[in-house]
Amino acid sequence: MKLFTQDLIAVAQSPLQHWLTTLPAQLERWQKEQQHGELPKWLRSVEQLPKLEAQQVSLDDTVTVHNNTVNEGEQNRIRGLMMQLVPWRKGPFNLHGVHIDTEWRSDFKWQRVLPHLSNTKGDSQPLKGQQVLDIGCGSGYHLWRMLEAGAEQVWGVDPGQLFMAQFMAVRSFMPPELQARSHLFPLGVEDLPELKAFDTVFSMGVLYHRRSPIDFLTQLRAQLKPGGQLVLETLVVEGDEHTVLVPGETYAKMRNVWFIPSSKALLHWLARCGFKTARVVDESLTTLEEQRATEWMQGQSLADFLDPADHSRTIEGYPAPRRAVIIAQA
Ligand SMILES: Nc1ncnc2c1ncn2[C@@H]1O[C@H](C[S@+](CC[C@H]([NH3+])C(=O)[O-])CC(=O)[O-])[C@@H](O)[C@H]1O
Repeated sequence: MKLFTQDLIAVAQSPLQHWLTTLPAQLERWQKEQQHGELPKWLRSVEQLPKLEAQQVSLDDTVTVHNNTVNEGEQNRIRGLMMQLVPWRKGPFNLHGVHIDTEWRSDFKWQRVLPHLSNTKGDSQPLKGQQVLDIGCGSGYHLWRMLEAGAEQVWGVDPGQLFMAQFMAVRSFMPPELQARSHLFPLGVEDLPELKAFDTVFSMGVLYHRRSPIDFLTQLRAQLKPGGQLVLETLVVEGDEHTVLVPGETYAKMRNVWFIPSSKALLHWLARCGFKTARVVDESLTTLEEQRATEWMQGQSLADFLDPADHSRTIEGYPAPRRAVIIAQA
């Protein structure tokens, strides 16, 4: 439990205190029964990272921490230990001069989302003072961007334990004030009780992994305060409100893809789940600049998932990945 002690104290001091009725027991069970065999190794890499004061911090497109006295030996050590945590999918980060060029330029997604947050268009801090939840947060890249956008506390949940180790590695470089405001628990959306406590809930890139999208949307709504804001990002296809693609065994070589609705169908589902004023704020095709193999993710990436002769199709012949951002009120 030591792993989460500070985070649980933060829960106790936040408007999310009622989470403590389930969370500590869940984390304890997780630690006894569900730990990944490699997790101790990953966490050892995190512990061995040099402790350098964060003199400059920028939670901008490349999330950056810097200390003017860092030397080459320390940089090599950071690079080597961060390489123990590959594949790095969501970023980019620059940690004391070590640039982690992740598979995804997650900043592209944030640029599609940020201008549309809350009703205060043009406000550089649209999440000011908010309690923000990011369901399926991966390495936590967007959690840092949410802090930049003014969030008081950011809470990520993601069952991926390598991603949790990556988050802990990045957080270890942050100044204490930011460490105390950023949290990630190794849970799935299905592990969350109905907290009804967050001002904004993000869930980006998760809906198509869920077998039951209506249950998923209901679970998202149950996390929001009345009137709270949902930011949903997911794969979509072109079509009317009755269009939904349920692919065969794989979609773009991913095995766990279930429902890819049209944006119109998704708006309909959201209305059926009790969301108000749902609107599509962006719809774009994923480009080869946004998702590609790098030194930090040397496996296959989007270029390998598309039909080599026709990039408007996946290798299976489905429409190529197109993603929508939808904002709705609980
Ligand atoms: N049951 C679950 N509950 C919560 N998360 C889950 C679950 N199952 C899988 N995940 C997590 O959802 C994330 C999806 S990735 C989007 C990352 C980021 N949001 C992004 O928008 O860049 C997109 C993709 O891999 O296709 C992964 O980190 C999973 O571990």
